[in-house]
Amino acid sequence: YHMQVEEEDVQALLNCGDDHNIKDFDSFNFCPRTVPYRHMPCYVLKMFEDLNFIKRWRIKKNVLARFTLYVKKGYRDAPYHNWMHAFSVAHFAYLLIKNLRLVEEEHMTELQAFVFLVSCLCHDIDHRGTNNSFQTKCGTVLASLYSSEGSVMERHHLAQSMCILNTEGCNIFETLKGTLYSEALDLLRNNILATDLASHFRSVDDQREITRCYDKKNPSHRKLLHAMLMTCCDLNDQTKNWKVSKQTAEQIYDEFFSQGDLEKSMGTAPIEMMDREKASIPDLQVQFITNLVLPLFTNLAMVFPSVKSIVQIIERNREVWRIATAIFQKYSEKGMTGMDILLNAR
Ligand SMILES: Cc1nc2ccc(C(=O)N[C@]34C[C@H]5C[C@H](C[C@H](C5)C3)C4)cc2n2c(-c3ccccc3Cl)nnc12
Ligand SMILES: [Mg+2]
Ligand SMILES: [Zn+2]
Repeated sequence: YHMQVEEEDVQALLNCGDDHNIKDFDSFNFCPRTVPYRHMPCYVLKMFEDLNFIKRWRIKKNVLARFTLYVKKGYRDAPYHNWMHAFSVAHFAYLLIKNLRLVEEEHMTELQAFVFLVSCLCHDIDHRGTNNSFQTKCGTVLASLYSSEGSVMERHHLAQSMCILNTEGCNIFETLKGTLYSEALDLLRNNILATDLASHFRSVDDQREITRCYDKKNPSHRKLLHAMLMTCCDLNDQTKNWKVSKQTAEQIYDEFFSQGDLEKSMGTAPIEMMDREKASIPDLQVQFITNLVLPLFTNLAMVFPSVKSIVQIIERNREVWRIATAIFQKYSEKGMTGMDILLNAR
């Protein structure tokens, strides 16, 4: 098994030129999922260019192009955890670095910002559309490899990322000398492992603690903030308009319900969130936004006041899900889903 990227694809990507200049690409209102699928690799290069990473780290463009195509190829065609998700997560990291001025305000070193963007691109490589509990419950190969340390999928995404960095002509960290190289790999590891929501939940109390009186010189504050930023990028769909939020929910529950079906076929009962007979998507969305998304972005807004406008968008989306819940309950006995009615009404 070895995934190949054709050299002519690398050349085509190198010549993708800048005839794509989407307006507002660097605004929080921009939805990366509106970028045409075939142009996404070109926009990855554009983000590295725009953040001046290519010059600063003397990255060879053909290496960055080949790396990007291998990462894209490393993603499977899952309903949600696919290349488009990776691209949208990386785009949000680009927005944070640029709009929150993370390097200028000394929240990140230039190296941490560079690895932050790379980590987002790679953070879900080779995801199979099933979560950590499924790996352990069903004793998959990945569980046998990583379940003793936890974060099974995230350790696999990291291993796949290292494989690509070790592939001929793909090592975008090759120009990092001495300790910078090992520091980059440590950052990549911490960032990808931070995207396990279970570890996010474990550190929520500490996150609330540090964001009350944030000290950007304190290494443990910085490490926690970087972990929060990885989770914010992973949840970036919740910061966009209602249509994106609804489309994302459909993709995620498509994956969750397929996992639930798989678990039922293996004789185990799935949790309610993954059982298509029991789950109410609007209810679960309101809970997810209330218990995870809003607290996270509210804490972030304590450190970056400009994030308050994003918190308002998330709150507005939650209101729409609340209305959907009411309609969903009213019409669900008629076999019509409330969300379709809601969208027709809007
Ligand atoms: C909209 C939306 N809803 C989501 C609802 C639920 C969960 C979820 O994994 N819940 C938990 C709930 C407890 C404690 C842990 C471990 C398990 C048991 C499962 C987490 C994720 C959701 N999610 C994500 C997302 C973010 C990071 C990784 C994977 C995913 Cl899918 N991105 N968007 C969404
Ligand atoms: Mg993940
Ligand atoms: Zn993800």
